[in-house]
Amino acid sequence: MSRAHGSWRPLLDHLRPHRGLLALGGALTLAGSLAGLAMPLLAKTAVEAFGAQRSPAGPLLGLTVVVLAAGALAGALGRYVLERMGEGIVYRARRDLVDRMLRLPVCEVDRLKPGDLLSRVTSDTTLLRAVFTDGIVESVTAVFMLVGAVVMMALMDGPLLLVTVGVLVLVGGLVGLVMPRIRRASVQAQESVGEMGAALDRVLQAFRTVKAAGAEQREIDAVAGAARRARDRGVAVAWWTSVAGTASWGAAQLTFVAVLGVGGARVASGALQVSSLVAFLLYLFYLVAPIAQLLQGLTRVQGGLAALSRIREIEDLPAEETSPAGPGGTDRVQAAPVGVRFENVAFGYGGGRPPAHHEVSFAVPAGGVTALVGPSGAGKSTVFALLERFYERQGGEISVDGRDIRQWRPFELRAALGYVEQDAPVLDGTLRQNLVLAAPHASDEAIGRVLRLTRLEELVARLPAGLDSEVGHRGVTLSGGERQRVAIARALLRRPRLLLLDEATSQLDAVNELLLREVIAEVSSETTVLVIAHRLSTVAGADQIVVMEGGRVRATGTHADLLGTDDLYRELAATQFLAARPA
Ligand SMILES: Nc1ncnc2c1ncn2[C@@H]1O[C@H](COP(=O)(O)OP(=O)(O)OP(=O)(O)O)[C@@H](O)[C@H]1O
Repeated sequence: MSRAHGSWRPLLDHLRPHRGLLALGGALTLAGSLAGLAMPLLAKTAVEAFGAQRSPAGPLLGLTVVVLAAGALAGALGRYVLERMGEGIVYRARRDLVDRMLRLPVCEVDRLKPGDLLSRVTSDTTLLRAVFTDGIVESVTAVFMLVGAVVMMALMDGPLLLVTVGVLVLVGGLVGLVMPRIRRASVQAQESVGEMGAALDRVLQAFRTVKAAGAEQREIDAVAGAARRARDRGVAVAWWTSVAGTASWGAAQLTFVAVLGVGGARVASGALQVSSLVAFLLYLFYLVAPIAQLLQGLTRVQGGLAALSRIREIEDLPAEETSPAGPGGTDRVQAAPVGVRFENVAFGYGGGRPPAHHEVSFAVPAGGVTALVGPSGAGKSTVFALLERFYERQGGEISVDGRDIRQWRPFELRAALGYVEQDAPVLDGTLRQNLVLAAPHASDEAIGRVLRLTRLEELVARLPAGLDSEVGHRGVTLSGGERQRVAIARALLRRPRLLLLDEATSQLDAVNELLLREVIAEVSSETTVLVIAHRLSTVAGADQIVVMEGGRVRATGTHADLLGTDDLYRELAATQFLAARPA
């Protein structure tokens, strides 16, 4: 689980930028609470006055009212300042967490579940606020109240104080025992909330499939199971909190009885005045509230520390260097196409899986179209993942434009490459927002050019609001072929020196297939195209074909060469590729 257990340092890190507000809010809250301590003093004076058969002095009453009113005002202001600080802490934690998440390397994010990540940004950061507003401040105020009450009690009567302190020590020991249990249960509760997010995300990502499979009830049960675990851990927190609360309340009542007994005897023997005993008992009552407040504050801190440990797990992951000035403009002059070379590249995804690449060697010349073909699982997409440096090769050499890939800074490398994934993700938003994702400052001419290149002009003309039409979540309003061409247009807008195109495996209709072939042919005149080809029509037009199987390169050549020399290729060609058998 987490290394933050028992460590307060991360909390202090979050607090540091807000220490001015914390000091102000803390001081105001404290002033508000301490003003309450004036009440028993007033009671003492009043009882003494009654004893002397006179009424308490008016000025004293007036002063007490003023002190209490000022205290109430200070308390309210303090609360506001602290809540404000809490919001500031949550904002900063969320911003930093999102910043870190988006800079994580792909290999890290592949391990994590999006729903769980989401719950860390939303739910865990919210718990963090409670640590500072209710947790730390309430605890510190409670400690001051406790100390204040104890000092006042010491002034009243030493022996009675001893009785009280004895009980306080007992309560302290008990709280010390219970807190780690509350922390553990809080961590588990937050983990379950994360699991719930992950389970829900799983369903929402494949909503149609879940519906079509009639699997709604099973998925509901899975999400509800995680919710149930969160509830159970929450109940455990409530149990331990109420154990501590009840025990400390009982201890306070016991002390009250003991003080009444011992104090009564001391009053009878003349060692103590009745007024002092009354004030002492009132202070004793004052102790109950801060003890409960301290308990609640410490419980909040436990929950916050649990949340913080989950936030730190992400913050501790390595971050990638991203482009300092964001994605570059796109009206930049087209840089020359680049070539790529793989030499004896070895790579495995780890986790006990067999290597995905064994001594993979091939060269892609600058310009033109090179097609990667091979059965499913042959390692074709892995070539792209290594070229984009989503993962690092483990052996051999990869060079881009004659330079070792490790000498390229990742953002520099990615700026030179255009990457179109197989399922051509289209993001929620307008068509224009999707196109300019990698090139936010693209001019209308540049957008028009890629629309023409990718044969999307007709689509744009058909859409109700043209480029500013919403494409829906994951681009549901577009067809598969349109999504693919939007993804290609997006990649081209950045004027890549090498276009990595993972062709859709889904069947495209004849028109879309023809369009795609035309697009690839035209694009290859201005950049290198490396395409993972799943259809014969794409392969037939390629300048070079690399045949992969089982993580190795089997053969390289043109369509005509390979038909004559490679059995696997001939077999793939005979089945038009789409029905390729697994590796
Ligand atoms: N992120 C990943 N984590 C673990 N293993 C992976 C990952 N991606 C791919 N693999 C495994 O690596 C091997 C090569 O996969 P790769 O995606 O490169 O094949 P492919 O030739 O592109 O297949 P397809 O044509 O079906 O997309 C496969 O055995 C696959 O299961």
